[in-house]
Amino acid sequence: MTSENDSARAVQVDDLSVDLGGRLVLRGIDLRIRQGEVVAVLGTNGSGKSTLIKTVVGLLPAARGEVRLFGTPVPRFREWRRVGYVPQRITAAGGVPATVYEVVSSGLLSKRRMFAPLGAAGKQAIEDALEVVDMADRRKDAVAELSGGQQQRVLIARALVSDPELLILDEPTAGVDLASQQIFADAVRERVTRGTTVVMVSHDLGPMDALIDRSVVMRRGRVVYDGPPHASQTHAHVHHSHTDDDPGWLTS
Ligand SMILES: Nc1ncnc2c1ncn2[C@@H]1O[C@H](COP(=O)(O)OP(=O)(O)OP(=O)(O)O)[C@@H](O)[C@H]1O
Repeated sequence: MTSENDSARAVQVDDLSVDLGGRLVLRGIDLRIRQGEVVAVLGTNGSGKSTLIKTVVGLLPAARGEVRLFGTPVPRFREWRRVGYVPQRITAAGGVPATVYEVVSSGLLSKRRMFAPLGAAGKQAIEDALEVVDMADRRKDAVAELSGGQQQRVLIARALVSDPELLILDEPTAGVDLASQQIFADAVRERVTRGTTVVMVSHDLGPMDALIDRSVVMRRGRVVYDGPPHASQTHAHVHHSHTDDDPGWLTS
């Protein structure tokens, strides 16, 4: 199965199905994302975008099929510092009295080395990431005391701090004001020019739109379009009229 090209692919999803609560939420997804690509994952509410993203970062198990990151199956993948992930919401910090600084610094800690001391380079990286999202003056504040958009900016800083090769973003700028979206888009653009791969779920790409070079449109747990971004909406609509095999769940 393994070829010499596998590690050149940042993300490889083969025949992936995911079962949540007895319901097949993803069905037979195939997706290959080369290093350096900037991919938007689009689709209606409930189409499976977050489920796909969570499975790619190892938060949900596959019922069938496989996900590989940089050629390694996710259950065996250990190089999490190569991956920056911004979840849809800050649920990870719920009830935990973490400060802005602590949450951002957690982006530098691999899952295996939670208590490794930070060096000067790490501290500088945290300062830089805080500056990018304009939260440096709030570093000592509890994340729970921030507004939703401010919390999202902290999560963005956490994902950027390790300067990952692969950024996986689930509606990263939902609730974030336009000026901050622009700052974030600029930060991502700068990384893309250095070869960073980006996979981003979004309903409203905003300033990120210009960065996208490929769209993947999901509908009812399947990929219904994968190609150039500007044709994606039309194509998804056309394809929808042919999804007669859908069992009917999720029909609004
Ligand atoms: N824990 C769960 N148990 C059962 N079903 C779930 C669970 N989490 C999500 N689902 C279902 O899986 C489907 C896909 O959800 P998902 O969050 O992946 O959609 P999405 O495309 O990200 O939607 P949105 O645009 O609203 O964020 C939905 O029908 C949802 O109800």
